[in-house]
Amino acid sequence: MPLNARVAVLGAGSWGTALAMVLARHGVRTTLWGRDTAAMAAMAEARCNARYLPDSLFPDGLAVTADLNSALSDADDWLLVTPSHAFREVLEHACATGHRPNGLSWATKGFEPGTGRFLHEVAEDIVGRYLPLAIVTGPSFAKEVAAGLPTAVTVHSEHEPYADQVAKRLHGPGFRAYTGNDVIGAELGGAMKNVLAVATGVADGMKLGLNARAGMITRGLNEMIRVCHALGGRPETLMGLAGVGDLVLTCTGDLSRNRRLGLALGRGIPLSQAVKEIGQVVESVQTANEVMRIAEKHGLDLPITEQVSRVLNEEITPAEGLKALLAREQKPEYPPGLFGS
Ligand SMILES: NC(=O)C1=CN([C@@H]2O[C@H](COP(=O)(O)OP(=O)(O)OC[C@H]3O[C@@H](n4cnc5c(N)ncnc54)[C@H](OP(=O)(O)O)[C@@H]3O)[C@@H](O)[C@H]2O)C=CC1
Ligand SMILES: O=C(CO)COP(=O)(O)O
Repeated sequence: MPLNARVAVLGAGSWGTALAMVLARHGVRTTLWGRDTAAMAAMAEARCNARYLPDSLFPDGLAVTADLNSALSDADDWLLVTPSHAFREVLEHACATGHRPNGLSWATKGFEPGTGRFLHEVAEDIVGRYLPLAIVTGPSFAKEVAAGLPTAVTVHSEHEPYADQVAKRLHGPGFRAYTGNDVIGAELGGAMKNVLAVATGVADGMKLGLNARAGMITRGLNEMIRVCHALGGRPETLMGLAGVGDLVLTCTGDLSRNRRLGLALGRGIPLSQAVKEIGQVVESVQTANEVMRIAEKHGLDLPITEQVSRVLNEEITPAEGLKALLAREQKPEYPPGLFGS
């Protein structure tokens, strides 16, 4: 796969648009596909995604279309950036065009809703085991990326040359792309941090203080590491951009939709109203249930994730969730054997 490959970015929300802009800024021939014909025509005309990133103009050379077949017809590489609930559907539609890429990457953060399966497993179901797959993840608010502010992400693939190619295309002035080969750890970090951002947002919304915020982030990281260990990912991946980096960004940055959902819930705003006011994808609403599905399967105790899931399912109030967390028994910080000791 040549570095001067043509890339089709599938999903024209805030993150798909921002990544397409990064690629085009770096001279990669890029086509951004979105499902809304009128919105894509307006983007082509205004050279801007007025709904999701109104302050940033498209670089020259970025093509936009609502025609999936034409987006894929000359694309060597596909980068999927839909919400997780649309991942399977969009990838199936893309494959149904009859076109095939040389590699498939995605920047979606979440699991397949209803099954708790990783997106790399869903991708393998659809495209088979032999196409190189990669995940692009890390601390990266679309608005800042579109504005050209410095950002670092990481690209993980079992096929290391592919991770390298995807990263090299994204890498450029102001946008650093590292590589790794721990797909499970990288996917898990990006998905779980959204749930933990809700927990931290709730704590901040309830004005529990800075100690509570730091405690929530750190104990949340501990939950991530325990799930990663159980699933065969590498805990050190979570010490990097895919874990701590994204966790800190999303738990503390008010650009995060997941954090804003938590803030609203902590202030007593009903879930449906909070989600409506955010008006964009809030992955934690589904991801919390999927992490709990994984926890049950592997016999894991994930108290913060569990309380977030119960709040998001409207079984308990944030105050009840907090009470349950604070009533837990005293214990060692790390369960025996987590880091091999
Ligand atoms: N925004 C960010 O800063 C970052 C987001 N991410 C992840 O990227 C993924 C996408 O999020 P983001 O771009 O922010 O979301 P947005 O809410 O900004 O946009 C979602 C986009 O997905 C489209 N979409 C929804 N359902 C479908 C479908 N069935 N078929 C095709 N397109 C569909 C929407 O189309 P329409 O407008 O027509 O509804 C819209 O263009 C999420 O997993 C998120 O966690 C990761 C890193 C950063
Ligand atoms: O994943 C993100 C930043 O890395 C975006 O977070 P939100 O989906 O919470 O806005």
